[in-house]
Amino acid sequence: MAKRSDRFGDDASPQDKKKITKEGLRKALSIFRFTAPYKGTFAIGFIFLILSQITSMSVPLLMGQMVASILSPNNAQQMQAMSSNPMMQQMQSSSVMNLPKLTLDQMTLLFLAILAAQALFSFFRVYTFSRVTERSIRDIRKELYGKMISLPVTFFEKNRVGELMSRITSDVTQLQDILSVTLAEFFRQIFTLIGGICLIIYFSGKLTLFMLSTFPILVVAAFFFGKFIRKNSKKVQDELAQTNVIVEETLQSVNVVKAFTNEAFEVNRYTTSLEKVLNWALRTATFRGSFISFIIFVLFGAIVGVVWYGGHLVQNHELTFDKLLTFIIYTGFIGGSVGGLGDIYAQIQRTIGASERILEILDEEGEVSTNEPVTPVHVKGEIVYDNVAFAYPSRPDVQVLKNISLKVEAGKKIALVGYSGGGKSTIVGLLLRYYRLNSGKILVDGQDLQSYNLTALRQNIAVVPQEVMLFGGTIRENIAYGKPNATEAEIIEAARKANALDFIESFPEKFDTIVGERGVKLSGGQRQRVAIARAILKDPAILVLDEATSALDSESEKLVQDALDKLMQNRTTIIIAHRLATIRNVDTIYVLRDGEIAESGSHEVLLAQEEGIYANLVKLQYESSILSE
Ligand SMILES: Nc1ncnc2c1ncn2[C@@H]1O[C@H](COP(=O)(O)OP(=O)(O)OP(=O)(O)O)[C@@H](O)[C@H]1O
Repeated sequence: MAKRSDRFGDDASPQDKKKITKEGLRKALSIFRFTAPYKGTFAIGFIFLILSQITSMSVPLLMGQMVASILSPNNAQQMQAMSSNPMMQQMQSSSVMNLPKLTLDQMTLLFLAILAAQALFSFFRVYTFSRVTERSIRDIRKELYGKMISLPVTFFEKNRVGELMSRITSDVTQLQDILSVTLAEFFRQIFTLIGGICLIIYFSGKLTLFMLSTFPILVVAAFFFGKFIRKNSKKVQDELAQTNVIVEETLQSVNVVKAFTNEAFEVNRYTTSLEKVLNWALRTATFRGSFISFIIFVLFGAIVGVVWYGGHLVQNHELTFDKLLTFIIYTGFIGGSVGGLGDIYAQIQRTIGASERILEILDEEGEVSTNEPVTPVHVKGEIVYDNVAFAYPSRPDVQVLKNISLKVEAGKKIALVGYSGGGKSTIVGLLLRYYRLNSGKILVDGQDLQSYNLTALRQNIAVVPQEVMLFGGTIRENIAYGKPNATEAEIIEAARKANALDFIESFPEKFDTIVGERGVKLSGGQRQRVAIARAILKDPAILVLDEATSALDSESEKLVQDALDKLMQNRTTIIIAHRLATIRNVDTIYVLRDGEIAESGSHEVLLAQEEGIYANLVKLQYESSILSE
């Protein structure tokens, strides 16, 4: 059984304490390499971003200009009415940025035209950025899944499936946010900030200096709150991943939960886990809330200050009223962008966590490549284990196999028997190169197993497992899993040889019958025959039969055994045997005890050793079968 640990989540937590270093940021941002193929579209999006930004930045100017045109000399009546007002007199000689004077109606039309352009640019900005994002996200998911599926078995023993699921779902979604919204927002805000500051300096250097004096407070606040927000949000994500693990594991094994009537227990376990998420999320919310309210306070405070100071400048005729108005609107823009940048900073911090975790997987070394073609190798099937010793990487101190030496000639059959935990499955796992040997060698056709291309090697081995896993799809698809390009005739022939044709044809939809979670549930014997059909299609030189521990009814048993006999013909076969009656005819039986071969020989030879383990096991099984009859 796979021994799993919580290491994946735990691995991430020490990084919580890590500040955003230049190196960390650079590494995390390398996730943006996924946008590289779309840089052309990105550039177009960027142009639209700049255009839409220029148009929105012109709004305060236009506002000021409109106010100026309301009060301008072009409007004779108003001019008369206002000529007594010194402020207005001052305004008559100047307008915002000394733009050509337009009437109020002209100004309104210009304003509307600019707004229409702004709407158009914004649409294309959002659309082009989304094109880049959605494609990049698809590529990230594709590469992530491709990597996950090609990682060695040992990786899956360390990392829970639920957590890996949340890498490919919620962590990728987090990236989606940053690519689609945050990145564009970041540039927008920077643009607003720089453009806005340049413009207000132009209007009034004194007032700008006054306004900018509030900045250090904002920067310190952003730094302080950002640190806490990052730490807490990563914790929320980690806890959420744990919560998902519970849902996934219990729903997958819902029968076990029900058999133990542990529904309430699981609800409790889930609730406890949810509470943790809630607590961390609320802590994060406190920081985020405080940060935002603080920013708003400082922002409006700054505006009030600007109005106060600017008002004095107007009173002292150092500034015109319309310039003050434009200045104030720009100040609002700048303040908004500073606040926005704070939020973006927190977003980036969260994204760093997510991309670090994604990169962690992408940086793992896969054992096979999913996109390189493999040159097939056809082995004859001679297998030699030469002094093989092995301990699982997760438990290096427990020697599971010690000096295993055995030989199976091509086309011959051997059986591995022995007490549970003796190491039978491990021997087979090593043949499939799920793990690396500690010492000794395994040879196939006289050649070291390591020297084979892994995919080519596994193409020569078929496994009929104890628990047959069917994928949610049709029976046809499930059989064709052994040879994805199989023809219809080949599939039918494989089903026939596997004694599966009759039961398949008894379903109204025949080969199109959906099996698995959302379809027909096949019996144990039927599932095994589907697995045998898969193996027949694969047509390997080497066959591994992991015999089902649970006995089938005698009719089903006969059909399965008959199908297996056909499957085994002319193939090197290793049978992990639990029911000894089925292995009488194999060439050699190896009896394993504590990771060593304790006995070996044919059924007759081993049976003749009265005190032998095999003879004892046969006796025990015989007695229990008599008892159960
Ligand atoms: N992935 C693993 N990581 C660590 N230890 C493992 C792993 N798989 C199996 N083991 C340990 O290795 C030993 C041999 O297990 P193995 O599954 O090979 O025995 P087996 O003879 O096939 O047992 P059974 O008949 O019950 O299937 C056991 O002690 C088991 O706990």
